[in-house]
Amino acid sequence: MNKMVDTRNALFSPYPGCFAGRGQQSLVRLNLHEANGATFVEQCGGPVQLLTDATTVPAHLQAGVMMLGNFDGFHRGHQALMAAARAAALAGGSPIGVMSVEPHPRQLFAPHSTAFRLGTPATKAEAFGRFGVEFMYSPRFDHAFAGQEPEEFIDEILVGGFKVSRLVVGHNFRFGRRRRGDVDLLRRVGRLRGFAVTAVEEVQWDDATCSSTRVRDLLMAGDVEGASSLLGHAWTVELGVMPAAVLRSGERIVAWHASVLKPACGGYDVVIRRPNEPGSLSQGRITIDTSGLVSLALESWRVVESVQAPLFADFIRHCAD
Ligand SMILES: Cc1cc2nc3c(=O)[nH]c(=O)nc-3n(C[C@H](O)[C@H](O)[C@H](O)COP(=O)(O)O)c2cc1C
Ligand SMILES: Nc1ncnc2c1ncn2[C@@H]1O[C@H](COP(=O)(O)OP(=O)(O)O)[C@@H](O)[C@H]1O
Repeated sequence: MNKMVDTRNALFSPYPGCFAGRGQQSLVRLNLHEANGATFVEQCGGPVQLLTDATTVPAHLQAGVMMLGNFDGFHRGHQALMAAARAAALAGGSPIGVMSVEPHPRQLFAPHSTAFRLGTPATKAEAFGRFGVEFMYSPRFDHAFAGQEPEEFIDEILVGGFKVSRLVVGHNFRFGRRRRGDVDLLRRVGRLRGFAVTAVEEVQWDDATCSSTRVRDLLMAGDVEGASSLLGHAWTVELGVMPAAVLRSGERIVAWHASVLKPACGGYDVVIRRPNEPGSLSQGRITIDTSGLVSLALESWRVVESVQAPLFADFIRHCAD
């Protein structure tokens, strides 16, 4: 059964605990936000409804256009899917949704890999909302989910639960047991079950395929501006500030989500803001030392101290000094 959870005060995740997603549903209120140093293709803004249970999909979110994938980082390739979904949804007057499993599949299949994620559920939801997504289906990604036959996933979740009118995927999207599901299979089943499929051609940027892996490589090299360019927006990280953890320099230690990638060591100019709200609270500098400790220096702590929710940091540039 889907329940309502206010995500605005959640630390790192709309889910209570690390991921206790099954059976919860939340509403994330999102507003327009000016990205710093980079422009979004489209900024729509709007509430994003989070669903974790496909058996109780509200009627107004059924018969929608759904994008499938993980969408870590929401880079320009992902945004091309969004553009195709919006065009189809406008033509049919349907809601736009996205399936983005949690945790990221790599966390299930390679649990000991170093932190690699670009986003958390809250930063993903914010990005989706800016681009006009109305609902985010985030089922718990476990072995039972990953091992579903493609037809079973389509019949039970996409058709039975969401009654989708159209799916939007990348041309090489694969899913289901032994990764047998692909665009051809989606189209074949779609003809029988009454949904359409849009397969988006590969999107490139600077003569190479846009991918989350490429964004990660740029961040690990400290190239924040390159990452922003590939993303089409600033890289946003969800932070927890620990008020008691003050360093001698006046900086405060910040909690960094364990699964989120740390960029190259050094200092980064950031803009600190509330999740899902326009405008900055303060300019700041995040430093990542060689031991991985993350600290934050701010122009003004006063405005930040009153914020109960976690903070979002938009990464602007790697500082030379
Ligand atoms: C709907 C759905 C989406 C999936 N998405 C991904 C994904 O984004 N990345 C990934 O590595 N595996 C994903 N998987 C899991 C793989 O398709 C596959 O099921 C998994 O690698 C297990 O493969 P095996 O049967 O060969 O062990 C997804 C599975 C399903 C059912
Ligand atoms: N460069 C791209 N061009 C077109 N579609 C893409 C691109 N990158 C990813 N996609 C599509 O976006 C969806 C989410 O992809 P995902 O696997 O989360 O991306 P990534 O590999 O970048 O982490 C999938 O349907 C995928 O096929």
